[in-house]
Amino acid sequence: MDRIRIRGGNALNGTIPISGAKNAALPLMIASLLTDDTLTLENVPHLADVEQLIRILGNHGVDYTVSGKRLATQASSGRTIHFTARTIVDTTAPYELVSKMRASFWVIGPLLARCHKARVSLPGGCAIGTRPVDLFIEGLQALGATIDIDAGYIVAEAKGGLVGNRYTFPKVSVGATHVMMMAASLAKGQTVIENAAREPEVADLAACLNAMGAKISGAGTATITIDGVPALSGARHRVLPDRIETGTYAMAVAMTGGDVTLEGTHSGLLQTALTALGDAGAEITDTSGGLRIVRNGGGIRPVDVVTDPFPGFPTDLQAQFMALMTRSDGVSHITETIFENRFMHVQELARLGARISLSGQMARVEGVPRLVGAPVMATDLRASVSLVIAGLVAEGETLVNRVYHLDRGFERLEEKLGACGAEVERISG
Ligand SMILES: CC(=O)N[C@H]1[C@@H](OP(=O)(O)OP(=O)(O)OC[C@H]2O[C@@H](n3ccc(=O)[nH]c3=O)[C@H](O)[C@@H]2O)O[C@H](CO)[C@@H](O)[C@@H]1O
Ligand SMILES: C=C(OP(=O)(O)O)C(=O)O
Repeated sequence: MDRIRIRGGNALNGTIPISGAKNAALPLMIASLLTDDTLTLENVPHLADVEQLIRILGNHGVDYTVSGKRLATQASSGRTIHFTARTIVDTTAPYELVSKMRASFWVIGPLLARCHKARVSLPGGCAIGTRPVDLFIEGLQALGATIDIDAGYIVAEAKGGLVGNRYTFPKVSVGATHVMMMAASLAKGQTVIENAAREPEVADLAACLNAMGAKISGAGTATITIDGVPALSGARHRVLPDRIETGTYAMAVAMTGGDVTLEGTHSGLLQTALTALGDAGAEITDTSGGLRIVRNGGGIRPVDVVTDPFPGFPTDLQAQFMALMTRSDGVSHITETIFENRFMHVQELARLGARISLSGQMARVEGVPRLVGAPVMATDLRASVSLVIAGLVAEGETLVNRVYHLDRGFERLEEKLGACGAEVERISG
């Protein structure tokens, strides 16, 4: 099992190319199930989750070819992948595949819309909460699907096809919003989704679906209207930049000090998190080359944050921000409102000398003058990278175990940080 070794103490200076967003690439790839034509996606990141989804889609009959070559320093040259689902050969998504990745459950939307039936295993993924699928079930039922649960599978059917309807989510869900948009695109008549997720990845999926011939308006707001069409065609779409990768490296620079330009991204994707980072002492500016993060001298100020659906502070940056706050000049409070078990990094940060106490969904972080390197364990994707951020300033050596979590969502992390002066290396095996 690979590990990451970090020797802390170096400031970060230089340029980091930001990859295409994992959380946009996954639903976009799934949208290829909606058409028998070719969907070409540009700027697809090279990540374990993307490779896993390629296998899952292959099981349903999606062929793919890869073109385009990445240059080490160019974010703009991510992979271009052509996905073609000429025929759907299997409407079952088996446990062995779906249990490895939560987002793979989302195939239920396109399969139901195109084939009028789907049998999809209940999902797995990061153990950050119970993560039920009740909203998917309710939403698809509102479009006329009948849904049963059988031996760990959701069995969905829509004889005669899905029919548009008005549906209000009782709670904001990114995945359920993606699924409803894809399903309703091929439903008969109009669907209106209220209390929809407003994440940029939702708007990116809608833009791609519209390029495929869908009629979606309002994506990126809480009300999305979808006028169903009989069929979708192929399209070419570029995956938007990864705002979580952006925020992660921005926090790393705020932690170590230095001057780094995050190439190919911009502040509009994560305003709330950048405001918090600015309050903590980083200078953030949009430049023609990307987003520039500077912290030269001065301490890290304590800042309280509460995670919330977009445009709030993203839960996917909570662990990284906590790592930053471990070195602040005071006490900060970090409240997690999205996932009930997303504090697994607390115990690991403590190994490095962090002082954090938990009370329900709130962490109290008392900044300490120094962290000291130690062996730590990655428990989930974003928790893993919070340990890397802490390791960048810890004295001596930090060894992060179980980096397969990290490989789900961070492309060439050691290379990107290394190019800016960090001492980070992967130990294989
Ligand atoms: C691949 C991807 O894009 N993953 C992101 C997506 O996950 P994902 O789409 O799984 O997250 P959701 O937005 O659905 O989850 C938000 C909350 O709703 C709850 N819920 C969700 C569905 C449901 O049927 N019932 C229910 O109760 C969840 O348990 C959670 O408490 O959005 C999360 C919230 O921004 C991010 O942390 C993940 O990185
Ligand atoms: C939680 C995440 O992903 P997933 O929803 O795929 O588990 C994440 O990207 O931080």
